Amino acid sequence: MVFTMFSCRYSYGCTCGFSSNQQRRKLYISSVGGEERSPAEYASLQQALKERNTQRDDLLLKIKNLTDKNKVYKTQLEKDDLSQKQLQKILQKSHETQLAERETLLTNLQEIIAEHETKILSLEEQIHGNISNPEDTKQAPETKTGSSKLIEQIRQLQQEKSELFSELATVKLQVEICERDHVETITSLQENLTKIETDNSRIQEDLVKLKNKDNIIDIGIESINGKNHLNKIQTDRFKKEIGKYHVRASSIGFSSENEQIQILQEENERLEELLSGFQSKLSKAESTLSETETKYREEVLNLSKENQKISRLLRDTKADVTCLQAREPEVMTKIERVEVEVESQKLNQKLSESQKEKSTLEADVQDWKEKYTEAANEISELQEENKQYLKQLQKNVTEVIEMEEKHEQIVEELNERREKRIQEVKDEVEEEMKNLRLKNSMMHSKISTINLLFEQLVESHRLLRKQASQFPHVLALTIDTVKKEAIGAIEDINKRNQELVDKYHREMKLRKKYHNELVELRGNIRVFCRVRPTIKEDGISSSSQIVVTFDPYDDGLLFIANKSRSQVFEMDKVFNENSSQTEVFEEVRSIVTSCVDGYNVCIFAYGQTGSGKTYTMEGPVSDPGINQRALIELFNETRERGTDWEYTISVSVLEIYNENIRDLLNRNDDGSKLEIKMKSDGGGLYVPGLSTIQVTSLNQVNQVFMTGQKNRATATTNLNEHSSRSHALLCIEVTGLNRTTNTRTKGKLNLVDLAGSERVSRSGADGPRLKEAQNINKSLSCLGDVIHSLRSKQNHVPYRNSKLTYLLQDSLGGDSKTLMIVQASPAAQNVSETICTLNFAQRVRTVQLGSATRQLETGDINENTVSTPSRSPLPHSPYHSPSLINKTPSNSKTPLNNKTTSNNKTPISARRALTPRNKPK
Ligand SMILES: Nc1ncnc2c1ncn2[C@@H]1O[C@H](COP(=O)(O)OP(=O)(O)OP(=O)(O)O)[C@@H](O)[C@H]1O
Repeated sequence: MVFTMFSCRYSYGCTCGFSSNQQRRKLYISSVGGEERSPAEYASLQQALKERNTQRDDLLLKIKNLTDKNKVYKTQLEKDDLSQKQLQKILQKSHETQLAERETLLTNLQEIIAEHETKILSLEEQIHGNISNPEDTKQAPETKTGSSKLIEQIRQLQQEKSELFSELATVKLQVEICERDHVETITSLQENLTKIETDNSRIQEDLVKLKNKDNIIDIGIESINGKNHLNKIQTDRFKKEIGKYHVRASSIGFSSENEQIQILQEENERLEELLSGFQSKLSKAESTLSETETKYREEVLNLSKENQKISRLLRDTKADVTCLQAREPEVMTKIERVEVEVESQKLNQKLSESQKEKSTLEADVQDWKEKYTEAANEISELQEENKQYLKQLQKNVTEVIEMEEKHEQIVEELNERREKRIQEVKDEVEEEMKNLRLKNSMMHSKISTINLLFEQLVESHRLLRKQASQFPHVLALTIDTVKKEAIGAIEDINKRNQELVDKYHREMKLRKKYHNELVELRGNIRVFCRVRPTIKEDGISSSSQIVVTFDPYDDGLLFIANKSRSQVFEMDKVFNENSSQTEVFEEVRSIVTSCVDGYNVCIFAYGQTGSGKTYTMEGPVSDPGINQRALIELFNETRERGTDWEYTISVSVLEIYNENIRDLLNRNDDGSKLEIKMKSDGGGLYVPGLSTIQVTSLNQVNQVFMTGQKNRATATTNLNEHSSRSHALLCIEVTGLNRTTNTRTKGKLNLVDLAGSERVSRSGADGPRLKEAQNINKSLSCLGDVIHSLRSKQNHVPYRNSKLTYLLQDSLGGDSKTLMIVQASPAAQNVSETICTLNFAQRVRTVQLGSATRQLETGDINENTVSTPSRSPLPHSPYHSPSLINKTPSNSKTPLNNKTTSNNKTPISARRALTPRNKPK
C-alpha cells in the first residue's frame, strides 16, 4: 500500500507537475534558493513602474500643454500674419490709389496747363497780331509766371512720383529677395523633414525587426538609445537651422513682418515635428514598457504559481522522505528480510530509478537557481537601463523645456520686433498720409488758383476778343490818321532837313570862302592831304590794317587810330583813297592857273616812300597826275585868254640828288655841276646851264616828260629806288604879253616830287645809301627850318642851307602861292610815319607867308629880270585873278629881295619843332 502511494505520488509528479511544464518546474527549482528576495524585487519593480507611469503621465501632460501652447501660438501667429497681410494689402492699395490719384491729378493739371498755355499762346498771337493793348500786355506776363510756376510745381511732383516709384521698386526687389530666401529656407527645411521622416521610418522598421526577436529588452534599450541619438541629431539640426536662419535674416537686413511670421511658422513646424517625434517615441517606449510589464507580470505570476507548486511538491517529498526515514529501520529490516527472503529485482530497479530521479531533480533545482539568479541580474540590468532611460527622458524633457523657453523668448522677441515694426510702418504710413494730405490740399489750393487764373484768363480772353473784333476798324482808322500825321511830319522834317542842308552847304561855302580869303590874306601855305589806297606791298597781315578814317561831313578832317586812341588832323582838304587824279587836280586847278596871272606857285608832294607822291605828281600814263594836267590846263587857260594875250610856256626838268642838281632834259656828260645863282640885277634866282624848253603843245609836253624820265633812268639801274632818294622838280614859267595894254606877266610854277621822308634808322641804310638818306634828311630838315622861320616871321629865312630850299626860295617866299600835298599810307605798319608827316603838315599849315603878289609889269619884258612884286590880296577869288589890275599892297617887302644872308641861324629848338625828321648825324 505504501509503495502504491509512493508510486502514485511519483506518477502524479511525473505526469501532472514536472513533465508537462519544464520551464515552470525550473523556476520552481530556482526559487528554492531565493524565495525571500523575489516579492520585494517585484514590489520595487512595480513601484518603479508606477513611478515611471506617473513620470510618463507628467511628461504627457507637459507635452499636451506644450502642444496646446504651440497651437495657441500658431493660431496667434496665423492671425497676426493674416492681419499683417491685410494691413500690408490695405497700405499697398492705399498707396497705389494715392499714386493713381496723384497721377490723374497731374495729368489733369497738365491738361489744364496745356489748355491754358494754348489759350495764352492764342491770346498772345492775337495780341501780337494786332496793336497791343497796354492793360492786356500787363496781364500776359503775370499769367505766364503763374503757369511757369505751376509747370515747375508739376515737374517737382513728377520728380517726387518717380522717386516714390523707384522706392517702390527697391522695396519690391527686397521683398523678392526675401521671398527667394524664404523659399530656399522652406526647401532646405523640407529636405530636413524628409530626412527625419526617412530616419523615423528606418527606426520603425528596426523596431519591428527587433520586436520579432526574443530579447525584447535589449532591443528596447537599443531602440531607445537610437531614438535618443536621433533626438539629439534632430535637436542639433534644428538649432543649426535656427542659427542659419538668424544669420541669413541678419545678412539680408530685412525683418519684414512676413519674414518674422515665416520664421515663427517654421519654428512652430519644427517644434511640432519635434513634439510629434517625441510623442511617437514616448508612445513607442510606453507600449514597449507596457508589453514588457505585462510579460513580466505574467512571468512573475507563472513563476509564483510554479513556486507554490514546487514548494508544495518539495514539502510532500520532504514528508515522504521523513516518512521513509522513519520507516527506514523497518523498511531496512523488511528489505533485509525481503533481500533475504525475496531479493526481488524490481524493487532494486525502482530504487535506482528513484535515486536517479532524485539526482535529476537536484540538478534541475540547481539549474533553476542559476536561471533565477540570471533573471534577477537581468531584472536589475533592466532596472538600470530603465533608470538611464528615465534620465534620458528627463534630459529630453529639460531640453524640450529649454527649447520651449527659447521658443517663447524668440516668439516674444519676434512679437516685440513685429510690434515695433508695425508701429514704425504705421508711423511711416501716417507720416506719408499726412504729407500726401498736405500735398493734396496744396494741389487743391493750386488747382483753385489755376481755376481762378483760368477764369481771369477766360475773362481777359473774352475782353480781348471783343477788342480784337473792334480792333481792325480802330486800327485802320488809327493807321490812316498816323499815316497822314507821319507823312506830314516827314515832309516837314524833309523840308527842314533840306533847308538845313542847304544852309549848311551855304555856310560851308562861306566858311571855305572866308577861310580861303583869310589864307590868301595871311599867305598861309595851304596843305592838302591825300591818302593812297592799300596796295599789295602793304601785305595782308594785321600790320596792313587800315588805320586812317575820314569825316563824311567835313573834307578837312582825318583820323588816325594809333594804339587804341584816335588822333584827329585838320587840313585844308583831305583826299581819301577813292579820290581820283581828276578830283585832286580840280582842287589845285585854280592855284595852277593863277600862274598865268603872274603868280609864283609852288606845289610840292611830301611824304614817306611809297605813300603816292610820284603817283599824285606824275601819275601813270593812263591817268596822269598834277604835272601833266597842270601843263594842259595852262595851255587851255592861255588859249582861252583870247587874242589880247600872248603867252609862252617854258619848261625845265631837274632833280636834286645828294645835294647835286641834275638837268634831266640835257645829259651833262662833262661832269660840271649845276649851281643856283642870283641874277645880277637881284631879280631872282636861276640855274645857269639848266635847259629850258618852250612848249606849245601837249605832244611837246609828253616828249619833255619822256626825255626827263629817260635821263633819270640812265643815271641809275633802278629808277624807282632812285626816285625815292632824289627830289624831282618840274619848273614851268609862263610869261604873258597883253598887246593892247603892253602889260607883261611872268608866273612860275614849281611842281616838286620830294624824296621819301622816312627816318634813316628805319630805312636801315649804310654806305652810299646812308649818304643819300642823310642828304634827303638834310634837305627836308632845311625845308622845315625855312618853314619855321617863315612861320615865326623871322628876319632871316635859311633858304641857302640846302639846294632844295634855295631853289624853291621864290616859291616859298612871301609873294608866292604854296601848296603842300601831304601823302599818307593807310596801313597800320606806317602809322608812326604817317603821324609824323601829318604833324609836320599841321605845323606847315600855320605858316603865314603873307599874301601872294603877281609878277606884273608894263612895258618890254626884260629877260632874266623880274618886276617889283606887288602884294595885294585878291578881292574876288583866292586862286583866280580875273583881271590883271595891279594892286600893290602897302607891305611890299619880299624875302626874295631880301639879300640878308648873314643871319641865317635858326634857334635849334624852333628848328627842331619844325624839322620833319631829325637831322642825320
Ligand atoms: N591814289 C593812288 N591810287 C592808286 N595807286 C596809288 C595811289 N597812290 C599811290 N599809288 C601806288 O602806290 C605805289 C607807290 O606810289 P609812289 O611810287 O607814287 O610813291 P612815292 O611816295 O612816290 O614813293 P617814292 O618816295 O619811293 O618815290 C605805286 O605803285 C602807286 O601806283
